[in-house]
Amino acid sequence: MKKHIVLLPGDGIGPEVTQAAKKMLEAVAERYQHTFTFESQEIGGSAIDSQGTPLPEDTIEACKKADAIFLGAVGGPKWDHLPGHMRPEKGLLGIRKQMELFANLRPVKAFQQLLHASPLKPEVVAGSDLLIVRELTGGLYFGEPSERKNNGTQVVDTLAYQKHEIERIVEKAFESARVRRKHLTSVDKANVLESSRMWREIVEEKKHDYPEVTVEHMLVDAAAMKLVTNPTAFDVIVTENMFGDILSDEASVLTGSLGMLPSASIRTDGVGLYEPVHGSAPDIAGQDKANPLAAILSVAMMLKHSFQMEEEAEQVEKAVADVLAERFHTSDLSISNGVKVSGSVLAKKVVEQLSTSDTTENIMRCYV
Ligand SMILES: NC(=O)c1ccc[n+]([C@@H]2O[C@H](COP(=O)([O-])OP(=O)(O)OC[C@H]3O[C@@H](n4cnc5c(N)ncnc54)[C@H](O)[C@@H]3O)[C@@H](O)[C@H]2O)c1
Ligand SMILES: CC(C)[C@H](C(=O)O)[C@@H](O)C(=O)O
Repeated sequence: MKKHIVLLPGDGIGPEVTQAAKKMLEAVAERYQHTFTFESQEIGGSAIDSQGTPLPEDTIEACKKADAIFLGAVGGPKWDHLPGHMRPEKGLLGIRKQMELFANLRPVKAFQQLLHASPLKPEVVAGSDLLIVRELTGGLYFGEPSERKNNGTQVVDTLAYQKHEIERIVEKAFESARVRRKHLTSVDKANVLESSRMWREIVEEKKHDYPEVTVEHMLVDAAAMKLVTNPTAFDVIVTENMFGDILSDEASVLTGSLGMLPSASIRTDGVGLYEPVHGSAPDIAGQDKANPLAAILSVAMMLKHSFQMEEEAEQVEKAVADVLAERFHTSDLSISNGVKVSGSVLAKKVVEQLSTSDTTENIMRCYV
């Protein structure tokens, strides 16, 4: 199969993890006789530095023509003084919006090998396997007005949703729940926010189309608590943009590190942008310490969701599990008697594992 992939390395550790993702895609292409072509484009702070904008037109055009997009990370202290519309993060928000990538899938699975890497008790983490379906192109991050007023004495951000925007993400979440363990938790703040009350009504309407899925509503504050005290109670979580942003970083604790969490930002036709959940990690950028596994697992999501390459995706996940089973890890993960290596060495080991592994082994043993 021929596929054209646009790479958006971005800032901080973004280029380091994008390099790992590219090497994995090249290894998949070689092993399975696909032809993947690559094109790099600028986004975020690096684009501000070279082109004066966080989202250049060339980047948008290239992304619109691509079969899939991979993004490393954007942002960093160098650009923190810039006004809101000029910040690196605007580049990421902008490309998600331009491409209408309204559904952000964030799977949170605890690898067996990392049960003790989480600061939570192993018996709490064991069996965690949930999917956060985050609305990605509406809500507070896009609402207008968003400004300071009255000589800087007042500030306003706007949380706005069109009904169809809530309907499509809720449908996506039901579809996901239907092929998983058939339980959907809709997370909101309906005791306070009008937008949440409308969200809840739409979930109640839609549930009649999915009678096999059980539905519960949970307030976001309670959900934050339950995620770390009883994570196995969740299957699919659907929630609005900002709640999903915050809850997914929290949920990464179950996996041992934020550097383990992949994501897919997609729309209904399968076009997608694949991005690790973590940011540009300025504290470790340029030191070859970045955990590449979130990026590599995001490649697995690209293979599955945009290219329908199920076997290839499973083998990438298996290669990650096998390398963790050999106790190799980066410094963000703590594994007893582990072998701490740099980000590039860990990526190389996973790529080699993919290239040489026995594809007939059952991959379901990978996860807790
Ligand atoms: N998708 C994105 O591009 C994205 C996501 C989140 C934050 N950001 C941006 O990143 C910048 C830094 O934000 P932050 O520090 O709050 O969040 P962050 O995710 O960059 O880092 C949080 C902590 O996790 C660690 N970490 C993150 N990824 C890691 C990895 N792969 N391996 C090992 N450790 C890892 C970091 O070292 C840091 O201690 C900000 O400018 C923010 O806006 C971008
Ligand atoms: C950098 C920022 C715009 C982004 C978001 O909030 O969506 C990030 O936090 C994420 O989770 O991908």
